Amino acid sequence: MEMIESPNDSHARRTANYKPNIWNYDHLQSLTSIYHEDKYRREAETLKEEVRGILGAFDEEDPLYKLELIDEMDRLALSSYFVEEICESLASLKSSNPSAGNEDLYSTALYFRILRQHGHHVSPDAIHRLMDKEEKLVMSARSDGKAMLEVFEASHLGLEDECLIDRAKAFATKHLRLSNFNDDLDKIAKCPLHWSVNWYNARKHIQGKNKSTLHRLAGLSFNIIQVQHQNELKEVLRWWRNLGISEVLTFTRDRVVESFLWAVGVAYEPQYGSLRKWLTKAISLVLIIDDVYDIYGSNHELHQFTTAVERWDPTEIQQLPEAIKSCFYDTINNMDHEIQKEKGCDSVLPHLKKVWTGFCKALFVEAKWYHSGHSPSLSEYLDNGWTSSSGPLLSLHILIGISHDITQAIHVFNSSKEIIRHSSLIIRLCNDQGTSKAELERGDAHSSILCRMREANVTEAAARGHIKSLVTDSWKKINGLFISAPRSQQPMIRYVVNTARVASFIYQNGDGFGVQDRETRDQVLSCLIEPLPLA
Ligand SMILES: CC(C)=CCC/C(C)=C/COP(=O)(O)OP(=O)(O)O
Ligand SMILES: [Mg+2]
Repeated sequence: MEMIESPNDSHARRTANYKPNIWNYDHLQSLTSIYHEDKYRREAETLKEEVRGILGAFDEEDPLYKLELIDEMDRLALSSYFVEEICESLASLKSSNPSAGNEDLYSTALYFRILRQHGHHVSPDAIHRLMDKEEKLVMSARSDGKAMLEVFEASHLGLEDECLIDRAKAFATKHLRLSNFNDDLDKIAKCPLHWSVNWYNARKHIQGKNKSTLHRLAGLSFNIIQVQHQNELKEVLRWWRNLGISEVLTFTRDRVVESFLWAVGVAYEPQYGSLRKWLTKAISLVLIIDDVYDIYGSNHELHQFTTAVERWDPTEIQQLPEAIKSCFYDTINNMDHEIQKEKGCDSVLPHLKKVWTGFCKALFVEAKWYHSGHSPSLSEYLDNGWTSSSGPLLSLHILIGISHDITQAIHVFNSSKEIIRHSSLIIRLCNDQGTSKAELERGDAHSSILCRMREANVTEAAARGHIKSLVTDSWKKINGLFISAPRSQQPMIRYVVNTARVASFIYQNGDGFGVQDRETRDQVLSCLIEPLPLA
């Protein structure tokens, strides 16, 4: 850990040595795309009507076709155009229950996954029955790889009291290895569909396939929405530059493009532009404040800052740089004004204050542990770590951003505490999986991996295995909570859970935020910058 002397006080400041931002903001401001032209929109509208027709046909006679179509729409990031049609199709599929008596493992697993993904409770019994049957078949016969992959995907929709995930995982793994599907297995084991962000994967899924109506629509939709995202990115970049924070606060990260990518992963749909803008600003602040607590501030300064946030009074802060105070309070106050104006509601500041206070208090607990040399147990660490993940704070911004009615947003926020806690836990655990190596080297505050290593006296690899199992446990809880949530709230809750999906993606290969120039860079390019080549 490198130390730098602060000119104004005796506290030796630390630095994380983050690399400078890699994006050329002038270049990003100058991005243009032909897909802003009206003719593409008109073509997309015509194609949507055609697809609506396809979705309306093939009713009960061919449930498998319909399931595959809906699955394809999800993967192509098209389902948001056909919400009502998909909802009706799934309700009628459920009432006709094509799983009963079905002897095909692939379609049974697909039915189970699609219905559960869309919030319906369906039993896993049919999958178990067919797995039993399959196990009895002579093993020399090659297994059906397609069915095994689907069983594997479906298993991620399992609930807490079901042994589906563990059993199906073992079953599919064994059969896929036998069938030389190792590469596919490694890929989906890392990021199964249910844990993935549709928008991040849509491009790859569309590429090379734009022959059918569906794929042509997906390609056009991707490029048209990308133009809108680019315009929003330009706006948040202007805000960020005017804030001028990265020139003044050199200890922190300049990661506004990645923050925007995070917001796009949570909600890509055109109607959620304000959500993306507010969420990007919130994430940018989260990163600055996190660095203030983790590496920059002294214990005394952090105590002052935490109190000042709780009382919402910047004059309480005497020592930290002016820029921290002004960017923090100004950004949040301005956001409150924008929310009031756009949603026609009263100030949401009391709610924003509450989540920011909770976040800062949790960061302060971690800083105190660090400064006092205290080693928390894993459960002590996680009881605090889900809040320090910023998950509750992000969830509030998301719910405010997608709701027309703020009272409803606050109601869902308060009634979804458990699902928010588990999504936040996943963010914390994924962040620790991705960043603990650098943090261990820097001698930073604790991570869940370090806590587990200490507590169970195990190797880093064993601790990582345990943390992975905690991620799976939280997903099982989320699956159960989502299915039992009121149907009217499920669409909103889905966006909250998307935070866990984005975290899985961002941290799957290391610190996707601190380190910009690897997978995250590729994702920024493919999602935000380069249009998809269309024939
Ligand atoms: C970008 C978002 C919203 C990420 C959520 C987790 C988080 C607070 C990361 C801050 O970076 P870090 O890697 O320094 O995390 P920490 O210090 O909390 O381990
Ligand atoms: Mg940190």
